[in-house]
Amino acid sequence: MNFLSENSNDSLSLGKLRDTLIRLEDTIIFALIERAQFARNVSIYKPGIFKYEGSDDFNGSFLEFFLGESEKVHAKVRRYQSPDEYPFTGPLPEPVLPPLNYPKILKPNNINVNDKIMKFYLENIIPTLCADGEDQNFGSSATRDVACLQALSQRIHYGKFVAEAKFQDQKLQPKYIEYIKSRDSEAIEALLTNKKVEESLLKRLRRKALTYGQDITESGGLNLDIENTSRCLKINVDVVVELYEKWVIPLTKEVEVIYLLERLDE
Ligand SMILES: O=C(O)C(=O)C[C@]1(C(=O)O)C=C[C@@H](O)C=C1
Repeated sequence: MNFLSENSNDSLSLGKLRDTLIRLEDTIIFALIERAQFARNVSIYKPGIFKYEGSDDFNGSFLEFFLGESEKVHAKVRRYQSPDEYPFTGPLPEPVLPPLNYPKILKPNNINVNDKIMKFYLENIIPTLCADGEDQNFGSSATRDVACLQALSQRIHYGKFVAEAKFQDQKLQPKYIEYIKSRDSEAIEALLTNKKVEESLLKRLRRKALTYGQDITESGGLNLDIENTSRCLKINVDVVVELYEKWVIPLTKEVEVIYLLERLDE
């Protein structure tokens, strides 16, 4: 979403926010396809395997090293001043560019669930997405991991904007205020849940993964028959659908609930 456009007040239309979430599905599927071409390469996730010259006091994993260094450069060009970008590491250097004037859409907050994203990505996604073993493509794998993690983080933290849009719905606001005041997270979650949207999303995601995962030739039609196609796909379609069902949607809702619980704070 372009937060700096003239019509940034439109940014809070729920329809437009959902369009952004739909676009991010493509980003996430392509990032996963990129990572899936390399083996699991567990060495990049374990501390103490590599030495980092000039950073002798660093004793994390190769992925943590790579992510930290990438985020330092990105912080310098003010990536994390954008209201939809959240870093995994810190402390980070100050930007070398002057600040941009972003409209204040969200209530100021420090919500950052990247630790949870990192955990499910490493424990539940990588083992099912990639073939077992090591193929020495450590840098390539870590580069793809960073792309996957950043896309997932952006998608899940979009929950803040979705929550703000829902809170601003005048018909629903009194209910939200009542539940926020009584600290009733379950009632807030039930109020913001839209099962139909979730079901359509999962169906669309399966079709997208099936389509983007095929080798498209100059002739011949696309095959949307999962039974016959899944063996030669670049990605396991079930892994993509499960990723959303078990992790992305629940964590987006968690961000929405935490944001709303803080929504009335001074
Ligand atoms: O689109 C919404 O209304 C959202 O809150 C986003 C989202 C999602 O993560 O995709 C989460 C909760 C809703 O039940 C439906 C979808």
